[in-house]
Amino acid sequence: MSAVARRYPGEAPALAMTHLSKRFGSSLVLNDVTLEVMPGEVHGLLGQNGSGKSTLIKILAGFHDPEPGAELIMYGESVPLPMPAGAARKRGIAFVHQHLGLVPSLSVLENLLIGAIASEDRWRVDWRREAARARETFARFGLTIDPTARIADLPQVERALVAIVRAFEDIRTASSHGQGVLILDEPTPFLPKLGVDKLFDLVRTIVKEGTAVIFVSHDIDEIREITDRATVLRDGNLAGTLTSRDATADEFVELIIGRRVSLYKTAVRDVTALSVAISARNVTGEILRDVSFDIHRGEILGLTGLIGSGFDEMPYALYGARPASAGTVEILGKSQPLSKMSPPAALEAKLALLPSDRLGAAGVGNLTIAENMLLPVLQDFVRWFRLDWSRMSGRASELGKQYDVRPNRPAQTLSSLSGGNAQKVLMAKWLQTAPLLLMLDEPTQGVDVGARQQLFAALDHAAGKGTSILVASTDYEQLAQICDRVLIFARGQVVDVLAGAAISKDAIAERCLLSLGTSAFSNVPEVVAA
Ligand SMILES: Nc1ncnc2c1ncn2[C@@H]1O[C@H](COP(=O)(O)OP(=O)(O)OP(=O)(O)O)[C@@H](O)[C@H]1O
Repeated sequence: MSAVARRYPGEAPALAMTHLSKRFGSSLVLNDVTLEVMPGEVHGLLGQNGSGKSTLIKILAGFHDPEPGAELIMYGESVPLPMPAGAARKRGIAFVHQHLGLVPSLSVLENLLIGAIASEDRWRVDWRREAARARETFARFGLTIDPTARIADLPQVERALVAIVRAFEDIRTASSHGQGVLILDEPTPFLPKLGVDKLFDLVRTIVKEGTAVIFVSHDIDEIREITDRATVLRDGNLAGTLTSRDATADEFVELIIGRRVSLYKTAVRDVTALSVAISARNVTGEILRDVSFDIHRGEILGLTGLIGSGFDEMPYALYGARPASAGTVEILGKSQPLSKMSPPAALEAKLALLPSDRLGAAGVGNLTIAENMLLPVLQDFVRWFRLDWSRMSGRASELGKQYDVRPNRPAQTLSSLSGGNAQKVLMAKWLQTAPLLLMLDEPTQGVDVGARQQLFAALDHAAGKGTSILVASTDYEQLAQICDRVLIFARGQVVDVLAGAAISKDAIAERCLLSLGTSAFSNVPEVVAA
């Protein structure tokens, strides 16, 4: 018997789904899956990209109909499937997706009330009373968020907290006993460690009231920290359910992938002996202030810091995608003012950028996988003034196999792929061009543990062939796995550098936290080569 079941002897599950199957055309993406979550439990949901997690959640939301035979029981009561529109909310099932679903231009309070106003025909709102009530609600969770603040002005952590509190309040509206299920679908990407801690504190408070939480994530450390048990899906099948505190990270990885994998680790090397490929000098932008550093040929350089420290502005400034008010970039010895840099000029100089916004800035959702993948090399596929689709499809299929894109169907649109698989396509798109500098913003967010190792190996391979790689990320573990050096940013400046064997997840986390009290060093010797 699991720890949770023992904690609640004789209690009915908050949610029990059985015989859950789902077919899209000829592919069976969920096959007779069972999921059981107890009241007061935080239950993880894991699986490789495309394993069926989102499909399961969309069935709970009433967005997809399951195959006949599926059963759902909540707190001992049978719930008819498919779930009609709006039924999930009434049953006390609430969702927080990665994009949080908040309206940035509205206040916290307006965002809290938006659902109620839309669904309850509320014409008159006593804003002052509602603001006082919102303050009380936040205080109950130990939060001091101003209800009149605009969402756009809040730090990312507080936005996530607002979205979670709002979802939980929806559950309390549906059931005064807090009986319900809160589904958090990858809510932590881009949050610094401190933010994740705050979010986890909130989750622990919520489950104390008896609500169950389903927590979807690719981060095994987070799953082990916050969940009681975790269910793993593999290729649409139930791979197993683990008691989180008893399972090791390796056991999780093995259940997710179906075999043992070793985590990729770039060999420790002294990159300062390599020639300098690119130099950023005195870069100043919205947050960045007078930042200078060099990237060596074939170096993998990490940029990190707490949210708002400016590290993630750098790739866009160097690429000319966001204006820099001052600074230059020196490419193979040729200097260019950043004020004149533009994406076409960057491409011409063999600089490539993979933004974090996959279906917005990075890829075109309604174009095919093949078109997205081959965009930078389309001229190679022109024959008699026309694109040779069959060769394009063949090449895209080869790349798809190499990067393990699932499903590997070049004619399918990019938007039909799961988030992680879309990222594999976009990574393949740039790596095949062997750029001088490849800049990546949060490259593995949403990418599963197996595919991550493949992408890391691909980056390492590209670096070995001379491509310099800049990775802006708050995923310290990933930086520790692949980087030769890591620059730590605070208040728009580089305040610390880690290199070689000194780089570890804990060392980066510690330096980022320490950076809060450090003043910037303007001339760190490891940053700017002598
Ligand atoms: N509307 C759809 N039409 C056709 N196939 C779909 C549709 N939605 C999902 N799929 C397919 O179903 C499978 C499961 O996808 P799902 O999005 O549930 O995976 P996931 O585990 O959430 O992945 P990720 O971790 O990348 O978000 C994938 O092969 C996906 O391509």
